[in-house]
Amino acid sequence: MDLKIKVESLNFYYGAFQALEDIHMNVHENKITALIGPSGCGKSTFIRTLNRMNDMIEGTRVEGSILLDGENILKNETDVVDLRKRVGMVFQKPNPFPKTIYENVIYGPKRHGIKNKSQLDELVEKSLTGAALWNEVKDKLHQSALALSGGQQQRLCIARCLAMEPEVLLMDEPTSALDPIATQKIEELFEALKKKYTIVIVTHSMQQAGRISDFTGFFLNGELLEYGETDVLFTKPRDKRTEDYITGRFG
Ligand SMILES: Nc1ncnc2c1ncn2[C@@H]1O[C@H](COP(=O)(O)OP(=O)(O)OP(=O)(O)O)[C@@H](O)[C@H]1O
Repeated sequence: MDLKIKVESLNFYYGAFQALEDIHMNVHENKITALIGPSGCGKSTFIRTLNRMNDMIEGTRVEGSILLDGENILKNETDVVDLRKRVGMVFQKPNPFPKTIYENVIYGPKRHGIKNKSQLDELVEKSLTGAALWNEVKDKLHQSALALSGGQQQRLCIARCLAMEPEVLLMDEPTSALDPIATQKIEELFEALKKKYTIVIVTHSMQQAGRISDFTGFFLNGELLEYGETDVLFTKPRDKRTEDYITGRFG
């Protein structure tokens, strides 16, 4: 199994508050890694370190290293625009731009200098197909993205990410605002996406983590308490606290 991301001795602070403590994690290529744990334990903070999204928050500080294909992305010289192109992110609430479906998909590539119409058309079809949305929207590409259902909007946000041709997809609770049917569609999509991408997903649903992920990390109070293959973590957790959490006996 190839390693895509190697996190070593990662500490993260919001001002004086330490939100992540000595995290070590190997993220495997073309696998789905789920992050679970109670509210406020640092899952979002952690996933946001992987494409340096926390840089935008004033007063934060990070220590340790995060190797992406062996290169430490935390070093000063990292081009964060390029990093975020390689490591894309989908958020909890679908957040399409108030533009057409077509324009949503080409927004990033256009900003990165792709101007050729046929190239953009091709990218739109490829990205929407990749996000399992093409058939539903191919006849209304120039209508507002805001007219789509929540589930379609979220798949559009995934397509917008795919249009940047990323290597890693970070998803922070991507289905928590969706109904069960839309959630199922996105879960089915993950299976296809992992053939091409490495996926890290934060989820509050243990069932979802169990269904879709290859590896699971259990966070508690800013620490990665347990990490390993999903099947093992869910059936033979090493730590009593992991067991309590996954069996719903926590707290
Ligand atoms: N911008 C911020 N400034 C200060 N503290 C923050 C900030 N964002 C998060 N925190 C704190 O860091 C800790 C971890 O928060 P984080 O959002 O990473 O947890 P989480 O596990 O993703 O929670 P949830 O499941 O509720 O989304 C919490 O104590 C939170 O209050």
